[in-house]
Amino acid sequence: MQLLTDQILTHVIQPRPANSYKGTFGRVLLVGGNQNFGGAIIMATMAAVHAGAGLVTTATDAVNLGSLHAQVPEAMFVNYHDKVQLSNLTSEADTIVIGPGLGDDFRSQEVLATVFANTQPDQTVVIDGSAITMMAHQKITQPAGHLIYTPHQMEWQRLSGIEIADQTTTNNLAVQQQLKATVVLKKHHTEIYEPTGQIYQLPLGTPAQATGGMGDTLAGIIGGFTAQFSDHQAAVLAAVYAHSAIAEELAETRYVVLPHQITEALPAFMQRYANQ
Ligand SMILES: NC(=O)C1=CN([C@@H]2O[C@H](COP(=O)(O)OP(=O)(O)OC[C@H]3O[C@@H](n4cnc5c(N)ncnc54)[C@H](OP(=O)(O)O)[C@@H]3O)[C@@H](O)[C@H]2O)[C@@H](O)CC1
Ligand SMILES: Nc1ncnc2c1ncn2[C@@H]1O[C@H](COP(=O)(O)OP(=O)(O)O)[C@@H](O)[C@H]1O
Ligand SMILES: [Mg+2]
Repeated sequence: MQLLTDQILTHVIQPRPANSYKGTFGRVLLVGGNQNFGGAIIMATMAAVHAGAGLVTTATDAVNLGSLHAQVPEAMFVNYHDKVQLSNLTSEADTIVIGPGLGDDFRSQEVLATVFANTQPDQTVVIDGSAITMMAHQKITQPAGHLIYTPHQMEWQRLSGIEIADQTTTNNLAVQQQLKATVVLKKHHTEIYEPTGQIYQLPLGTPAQATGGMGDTLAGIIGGFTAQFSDHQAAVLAAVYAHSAIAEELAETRYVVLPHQITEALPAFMQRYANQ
């Protein structure tokens, strides 16, 4: 197991080429936010936009449209119950983030099925929150794409069948290798299992982060980083590192760090590493 350092940031975050446009930095589609959990997909969307994704679209319940655009007008919107539009947008994205606040009722299951039927082998698919829970409970087959699961420990228990107390690196690696996916196992000192079998550990993170929406925000940052940086595996590691490094900096003067505060600090934090 290898400890992550801030070298991952200098490796991944580069100055932007002058001759570029929004298409250079990738298209992200975020899918989630039912009638109760709109905040989750809004936080993920804000994170993807601030992380630098070129074009961001949010597929969510129509009830969330006003709040979404009030918080993040840079994002486009689609009603995720419109199967034709959702199918088309899914196949056109570079990175899809599915799960924050999606819920697990039959309508959420329909949305998941539409997205999973349309992902492409060359896309990055970040599977978070409710999407992991539904896959585990409904025994849903994995979609096409480079898959990145971002479970907390209970979501990993549901997906892997490994009880939290038994989530050792050896046990986790065995299941993750069968999934042939990247697994970001979120906890104090998050572990990242790569398809190669390499395991990384984040030496950062603070209990000031223990607040709802913190993982939704990480999913959005991973979405923004994988869409714009060509080394996708390194981009995941850099996203995980940046999320908690910013939280630790904010926690020096704050008892609690809110997810949107990390998001707001992200562009300035990235700029510090872009020219190193
Ligand atoms: N503002 C919004 O819209 C927000 C919307 N959200 C959305 O809600 C959806 C459901 O996600 P979820 O994580 O809240 O619920 P779920 O998957 O049932 O897991 C909780 C269960 O697992 C247990 N548990 C054990 N270990 C744990 C661990 N390390 N970390 C966490 N839990 C742990 C825990 O045990 P307990 O605390 O009860 O002892 C409890 O029994 C999802 O789509 C998410 O995106 C949230 O992001 C909040 C903000
Ligand atoms: N005590 C802690 N130390 C370090 N990181 C934490 C701590 N508590 C929570 N986090 C981080 O906060 C995030 C929580 O993710 P998750 O449970 O999915 O949140 P949500 O679904 O509410 O957005 C993870 O990145 C986790 O590592
Ligand atoms: Mg979560």
